[in-house]
Amino acid sequence: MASDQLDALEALIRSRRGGDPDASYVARLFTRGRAKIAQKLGEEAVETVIAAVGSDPSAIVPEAADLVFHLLVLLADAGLSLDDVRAELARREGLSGLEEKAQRKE
Ligand SMILES: N=c1c2ncn([C@@H]3O[C@H](COP(=O)(O)OP(=O)(O)OP(=O)(O)O)[C@@H](O)[C@H]3O)c2ncn1[C@@H]1O[C@H](COP(=O)(O)O)[C@@H](O)[C@H]1O
Repeated sequence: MASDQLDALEALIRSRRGGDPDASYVARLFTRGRAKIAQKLGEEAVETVIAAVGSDPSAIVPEAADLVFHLLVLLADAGLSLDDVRAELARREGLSGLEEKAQRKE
């Protein structure tokens, strides 16, 4: 998914805040609150894991889309953005996960 597509989806999700929960799934999620959004994210993560251990790799794709979508809703609900995540990933650039783990143990 192109970065601008994710940015557009993020903007659309934000625009649903305060919207009609009967007309918009995202507005309904915002109305239901952070814990419900987090629960949905967890469910989508589990569904992604189930698809991942199945025999058809292509089954991962729709679950991954649900997962990313619900993550964007969670970030928006928390007043955070994809740019916050990008900044954190940029901060980690060049630092191997193995190296970082070793530093934690020091
Ligand atoms: N990308 C998505 C997207 N991915 C998944 N979903 C919805 O996420 C829900 C997840 O499925 P579930 O069966 O788990 O949901 P549920 O039946 O409501 O589950 P419960 O909460 O009742 O347990 C489904 O209703 C999907 O349609 C999405 N809903 C919306 N979008 C995007 O968000 C935009 C705004 O959506 P609305 O706010 O609904 O206009 C859309 O134009 C899309 O671009």
